[in-house]
Amino acid sequence: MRGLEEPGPRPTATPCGCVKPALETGNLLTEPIGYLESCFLAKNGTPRQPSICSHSRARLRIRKSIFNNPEHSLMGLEQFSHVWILFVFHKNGHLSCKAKVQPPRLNGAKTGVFSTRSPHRPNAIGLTLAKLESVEGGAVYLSGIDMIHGTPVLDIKPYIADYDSPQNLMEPLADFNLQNNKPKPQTVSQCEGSNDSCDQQQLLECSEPQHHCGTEEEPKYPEDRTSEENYLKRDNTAEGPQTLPKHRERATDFDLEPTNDRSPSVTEEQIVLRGLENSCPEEGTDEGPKSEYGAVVLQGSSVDMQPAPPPCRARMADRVPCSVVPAWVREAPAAPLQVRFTPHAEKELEQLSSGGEPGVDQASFRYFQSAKEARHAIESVLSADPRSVYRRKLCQDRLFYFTIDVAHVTCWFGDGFAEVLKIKPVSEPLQMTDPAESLVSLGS
Ligand SMILES: C[S@@+](CC[C@H](N)C(=O)[O-])C[C@H]1O[C@@H](n2cnc3c(N)ncnc32)[C@H](O)[C@@H]1O
Repeated sequence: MRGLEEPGPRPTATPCGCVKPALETGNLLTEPIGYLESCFLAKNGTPRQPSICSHSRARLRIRKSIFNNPEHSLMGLEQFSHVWILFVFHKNGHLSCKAKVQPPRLNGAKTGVFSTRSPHRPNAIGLTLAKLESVEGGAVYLSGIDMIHGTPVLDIKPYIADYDSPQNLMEPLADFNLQNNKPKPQTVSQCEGSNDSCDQQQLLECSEPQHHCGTEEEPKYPEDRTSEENYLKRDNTAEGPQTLPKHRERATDFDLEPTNDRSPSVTEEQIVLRGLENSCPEEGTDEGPKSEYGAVVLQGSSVDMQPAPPPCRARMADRVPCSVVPAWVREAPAAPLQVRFTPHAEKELEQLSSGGEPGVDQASFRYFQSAKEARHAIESVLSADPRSVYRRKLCQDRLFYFTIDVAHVTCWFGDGFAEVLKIKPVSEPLQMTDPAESLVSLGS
């Protein structure tokens, strides 16, 4: 390929040297469809992936400057259980030009930015799969999010397992089995386990193949919807609307797991399919992997190593409806932390949920419905250890602060645990207005 000109039209430059926005060159001038109202006020303490905290909530109102009738643009969306949210990492500080990054899961080791979900990427665009709680007028209500308050949202797309999850691409497998004269594998039900079984797993591992579960996605009942006054507080979350599919696939359900003798210095990626006699056939043979469905874990990955293509990745991708991820994605740098609250913090949380005054039966949370739900969200955030690798290694003894809904949480980390010391109301109420209209900057 070297020596060939890059395809595509040349970007046109303005006299000042800036590149003119133009669809054909891909130089888009984006206009957010809305600004997210999120229970996470700042980056600190915001989950690294949406699956970490299923109780996290947000609302996105489509701006009238995009569509005169925002509700028209959301027509039909209520029939989906999950949506992709494309957004701008607007609090990155600057655009990043680093080709290698250090994702927390690699504990300081580097890998190519495009092999990660790092916020620091050339176009600072994020992609989150969120649960769609409801559509109300020109607004969508989401849960299971990892975006901060004020995040500019560029687009919403429905999550369609049939298109978006390799597990659901049935055709190639059928071909493969025809060629090999093998019976079509059973469609294993992956319906065991609760929604929460996905917590702290990458969403890559958690698709919702409706036909596997025999659960068609159904529109939510209109009566589930809340009024504007009820705002984001909804009584579904873990218990959720009964109409939505609750079950997810997990790689481990497929009896696939990495071996223990993994080392980052492994130079050859191995595909480990436990229980399969011949996980990776010789090149040139017609013998395919005997896996049914599931994710394949590649050992070794490409962390600061010469890229070594897995011996049969292409063939597997062609033939087996599975996804392939390097082992480091699945391996947390540390085990989930135990989370505890001091009696003082427990009391403060109760007070906060009752409007600050003991005995007053009115929740003061904007996003959570009860102290229990807020507590669950705090536990999920802390259990996944939200500290940066730097903080974890060098500032172990420092207090850690984060804000969730209207709670400002102070905690510290010990060996294998996090302890919540204080929970105070946030001093400034969350701005709920469109920053473009109010010219108020949101978030931190
Ligand atoms: C690792 S990114 C993953 C986001 C998305 N799921 C993705 O894969 O593109 C999530 C982290 O981005 C940070 N973040 C969230 N919203 C942000 C924003 N608007 N600007 C900058 N950073 C943000 C938070 O620290 C959060 O923990």
